[in-house]
Amino acid sequence: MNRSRELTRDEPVAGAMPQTDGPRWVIVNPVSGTADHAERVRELAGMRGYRVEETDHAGHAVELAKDAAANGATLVAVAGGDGTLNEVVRGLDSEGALDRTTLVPVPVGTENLVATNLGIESIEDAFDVVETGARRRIDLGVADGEPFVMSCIAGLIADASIATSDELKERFGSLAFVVAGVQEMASFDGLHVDLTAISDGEERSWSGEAICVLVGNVRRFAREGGQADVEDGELDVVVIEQMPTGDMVLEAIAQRLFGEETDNVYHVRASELEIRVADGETIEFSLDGEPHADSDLEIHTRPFALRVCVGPDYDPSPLGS
Ligand SMILES: Nc1ncnc2c1ncn2[C@@H]1O[C@H](COP(=O)(O)OP(=O)(O)OP(=O)(O)O)[C@@H](O)[C@H]1O
Repeated sequence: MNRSRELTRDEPVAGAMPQTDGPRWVIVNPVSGTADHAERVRELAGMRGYRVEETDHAGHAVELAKDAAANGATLVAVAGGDGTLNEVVRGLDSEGALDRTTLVPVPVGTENLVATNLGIESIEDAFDVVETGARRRIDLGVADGEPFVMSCIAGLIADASIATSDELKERFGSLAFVVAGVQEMASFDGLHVDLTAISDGEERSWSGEAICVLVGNVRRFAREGGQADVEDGELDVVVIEQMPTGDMVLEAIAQRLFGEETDNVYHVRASELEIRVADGETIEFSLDGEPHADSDLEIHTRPFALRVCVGPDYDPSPLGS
């Protein structure tokens, strides 16, 4: 693990932000969410002088983002969900363009966790905050060299889009998919995990059988969930230990995630994280909801690597830090 990496606060995180007066693009995924937003996005974008590009296949937003970078776009709106935003970030990053591009997520996907956590609630909101809202620089997560904005989830519930019932959503909010994933665990053997986390130069280790490891950048998994501090150079890491299966498990996990009890749930903050599994095992993980697999996983933050527009409810220090 590279322990020499340091936070680079190379400019103020708020205040005057450079060049969004260059070309503005909006990249639209027409099939995100309920797939009924493209016309409205085109309408608002047309009124405000954006160049509109639509994806026509999975992965296309990566290519469109590269085109935006090549054409000198200084502002890119992303009309999609978290998966489309991830593709755009990958495309801009591969062109070395993150530092000269400001992003605004236009929430037309299913979950829109990044947009929601940045205080952007609707299509109209997104276009408005470009004109009137604040700009911030937020952290980017990197797992196995690939960027993630929202989260990296390893283990049983790597498929973060797992179907969740309305009842679960009502009871457990944004963590409903965790609980739904746990319902599948009767057929899951768990992973033997050796985890090393570094925070403020201090190293912490955890070893054992785990159901999953949840790593949040803009979202928090422990306690009541919600928006994480996304300007602190750190990730919010929760390991859910393997537990006996049975009806009690759902309740137990919910209580341990939301409540004060910490048995079977290990929580740590980290700027660097290494997850190793037993020889021959593979870790399945998702980055912003998109599936990946590898024999081990190295994760770190790139502090303040993303420039974003934020809504009035965005809180730079949600934990009072
Ligand atoms: N034209 C297209 N046809 C089919 N799939 C597409 C197209 N354009 C993009 N995609 C794929 O759609 C997938 C889902 O997109 P996205 O994440 O934006 O929406 P979502 O899943 O509804 O929202 P969220 O991630 O917020 O839950 C992405 O993996 C993307 O590659």
